[in-house]
Amino acid sequence: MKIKSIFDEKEVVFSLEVFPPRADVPIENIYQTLEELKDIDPDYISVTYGAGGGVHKNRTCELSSIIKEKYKVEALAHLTCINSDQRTLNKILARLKAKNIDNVLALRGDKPVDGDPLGDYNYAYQLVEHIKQQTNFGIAAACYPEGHLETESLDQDIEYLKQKVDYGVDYLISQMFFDNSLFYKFRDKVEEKGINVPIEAGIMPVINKKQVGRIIELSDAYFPDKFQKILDKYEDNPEALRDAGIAYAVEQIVDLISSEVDGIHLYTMNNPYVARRIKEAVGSLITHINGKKVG
Ligand SMILES: NC(=O)C1=CN([C@@H]2O[C@H](COP(=O)(O)OP(=O)(O)OC[C@H]3O[C@@H](n4cnc5c(N)ncnc54)[C@H](O)[C@@H]3O)[C@@H](O)[C@H]2O)C=CC1
Ligand SMILES: Nc1nc(=O)c2c([nH]1)NC[C@@H]1CN(c3ccc(C(=O)N[C@@H](CCC(=O)O)C(=O)O)cc3)CN21
Repeated sequence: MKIKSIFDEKEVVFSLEVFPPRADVPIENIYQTLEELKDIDPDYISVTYGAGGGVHKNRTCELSSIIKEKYKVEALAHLTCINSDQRTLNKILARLKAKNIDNVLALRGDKPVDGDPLGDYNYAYQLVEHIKQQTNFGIAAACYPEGHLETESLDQDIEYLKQKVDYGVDYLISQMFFDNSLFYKFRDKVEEKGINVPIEAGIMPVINKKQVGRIIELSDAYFPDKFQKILDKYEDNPEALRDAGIAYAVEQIVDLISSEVDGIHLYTMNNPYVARRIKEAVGSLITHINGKKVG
């Protein structure tokens, strides 16, 4: 099923993101996590591909297929292009198709940590164009409420976003952010530019200290004072930091759902406990909003 059709049906979509286990551990290691994530009843689960510029790419297809076939949850396979040539990408797309995957998140990808980009594809829009021309996958893409790290300005970034969407993107997933007002400003600007596809808000529950540096590295997201205070106050108490991180994410999501967000995409970091607590806290709001849609 194309994920686009879920957006057509529902006022607010709720999705989860996982990363594949490292290549040197059995794939079955993630089954317990998936079991628990399925119980949360997400609309779909996405699977990262070499997240953060890493090299563990080969299991995205396998894991997406398991999510769909074994757990009966719709799957979205991430695919990055900066580190691949066209032949490799075509092989991956063929494998995804053979595994009955219907949806791809078309990304440029982080610059590789070691080695140079291959150079066939430098931007996500080129991958979107290729997938659109050669296949029948539903296509999602990424967007950046605070502007992408490498962009000179948010306006310029949104120009590029418009170009990318026009090549055939069905819907967008946002980079993580910790200040909803930045997301709302971005949403207004994007609409002004004539970008009409749904935008899911990417929410990262920050539940351990190690994550913080990584998030800054990957996104350079703005940390509001009240968020910074939580990090400073509880950094040495894992349980307190976890609970505060969950509460912060819940507060963001409550506000987003009350502000007509098209969807919530939760970066679970493969932690089903945290995902479940968040879903328990906001599930009735989602049900309420979705119950309202007529026809
Ligand atoms: N591996 C994964 O699973 C995930 C990775 N990401 C990360 O998101 C980041 C970028 O990916 P995308 O958003 O797909 O890239 P993109 O190609 O849309 O944008 C990347 C950069 O290039 C600029 N740009 C875009 N089109 C341009 C053009 N025509 N001319 C000049 N500059 C242009 C953008 O403003 C931006 O700074 C990467 O860091 C990626 O890895 C995000 C989510 C998941
Ligand atoms: N620039 C960028 N690259 C991405 O891959 C990416 C984004 N942004 N934003 C949205 C999600 C969030 N992603 C993330 C975020 C954090 C980690 C991270 O902290 N990874 C740890 C290892 C986690 C573990 O194995 O437990 C790390 O140290 O890299 C990974 C992917 C993937 N996506």
